[in-house]
Amino acid sequence: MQSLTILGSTGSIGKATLSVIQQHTDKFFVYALIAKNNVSVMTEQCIMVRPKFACMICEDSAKKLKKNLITAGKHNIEVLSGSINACELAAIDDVDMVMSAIVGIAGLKPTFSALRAGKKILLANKEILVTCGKLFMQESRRYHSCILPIDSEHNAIFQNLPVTCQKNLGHLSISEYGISRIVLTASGGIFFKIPQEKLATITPEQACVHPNWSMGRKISVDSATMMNKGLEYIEARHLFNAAPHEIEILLHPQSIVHAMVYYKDGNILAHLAPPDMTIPIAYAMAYPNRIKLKPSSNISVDCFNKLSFYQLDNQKYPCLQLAIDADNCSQAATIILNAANEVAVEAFLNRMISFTAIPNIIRHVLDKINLDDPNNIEDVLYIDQKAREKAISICIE
Ligand SMILES: NC(=O)C1=CN([C@@H]2O[C@H](COP(=O)(O)OP(=O)(O)OC[C@H]3O[C@@H](n4cnc5c(N)ncnc54)[C@H](OP(=O)(O)O)[C@@H]3O)[C@@H](O)[C@H]2O)C=CC1
Ligand SMILES: CC(=O)[C@@H](O)[C@H](O)COP(=O)(O)O
Ligand SMILES: [Mn+2]
Repeated sequence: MQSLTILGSTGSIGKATLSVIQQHTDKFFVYALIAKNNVSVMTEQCIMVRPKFACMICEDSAKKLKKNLITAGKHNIEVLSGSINACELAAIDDVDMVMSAIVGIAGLKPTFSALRAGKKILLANKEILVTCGKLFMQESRRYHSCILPIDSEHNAIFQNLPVTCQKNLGHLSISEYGISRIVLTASGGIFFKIPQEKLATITPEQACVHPNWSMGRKISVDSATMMNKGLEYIEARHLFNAAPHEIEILLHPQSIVHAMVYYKDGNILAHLAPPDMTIPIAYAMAYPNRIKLKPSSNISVDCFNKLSFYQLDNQKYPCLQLAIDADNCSQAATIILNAANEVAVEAFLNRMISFTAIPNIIRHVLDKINLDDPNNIEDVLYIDQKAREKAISICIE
């Protein structure tokens, strides 16, 4: 039996992880669930999977949860609060695997805590690699922690890598293992369907509906602006130790082919699966074995016939280009990009700014803040804070 801590259990990835666990209770069990303040979902999850610990970042939410669990007769689930406890539950000896599915840079500290305890990390959170990919990959080697990518495209690439590259993720040259390039597919988000001139009036409700995936609000907006693909480009650079010329992005509106790996001998290994996150999650949890999953949907022959691919014009997608430029510039720039994006997306979701203001705010913050690259997590959080302050001041102007 393998035990898990789920960071961000009440979110989209957290729920998908619990669904995989529920299908394999003979193989996996939940040790700890962690979320911020969604007491009702956390209460349901605690009743369903009976973890040893449940931790809410917000203290008031923890009190409410405790009350709910006592009412439900679940006296033996220990309820904790705060981020220090979350970090401890990610590193505790009794835990084998940690699902990193807190959204945004808030996931950084507990995930590093798990990494430094040498856990198997199921890495859904992409903002960690965007803000401190180099540090994260260095520490994974130092603490012998195994990283399994959960992001669908990166999980797909991982599945098509030579085993030696999988076992030394991010530390070998993919070129020396016969790979010429890796291809990330992009659905195209809202840009694909809505004419440029209508983008300014897009509402949060429209932006949060993804054509193929059901996801949390922040990543749904990122996908609509194509910042998601920019973050995924940076994520791939670190995870696979890939040079800029070794990564290509291809538009593929159906989200069935998640990635392709081009080998120098002419072989191209593509990965296909229905757009359902339980699939990469189950793969990563069972790795190097494979487990059975209830099919969410099938890919029909008709569906195969309708797969389409288009070259991408980066200039058309300002957020994607900003991410690539920031990555070319420095690690500090990618921290600033990420912080400004998190603030701008939140402001858009709260109807404070328009959809098309998002890239302008990020560009402005990148232009105004110039800081040295970080040497440690504290530096990363300092740069993040400075960029956040600037972005907030622009959003409330
Ligand atoms: N959804 C998807 O299909 C995919 C997601 N990812 C990545 O996975 C991560 C999670 O995404 P998703 O599940 O969609 O996000 P959701 O918004 O659905 O869930 C976010 C989770 O994080 C928790 N959380 C938010 N802020 C904090 C905080 N400060 N401290 C602790 N917990 C916090 C939330 O708790 P609460 O509910 O209590 O607020 C919730 O459990 C993101 O980084 C995303 O980019 C990657 C690929 C696909
Ligand atoms: C499920 C997943 O991995 C998302 O990151 C997805 O990739 C979003 O798709 P697009 O960003 O291509 O719209
Ligand atoms: Mn993805």
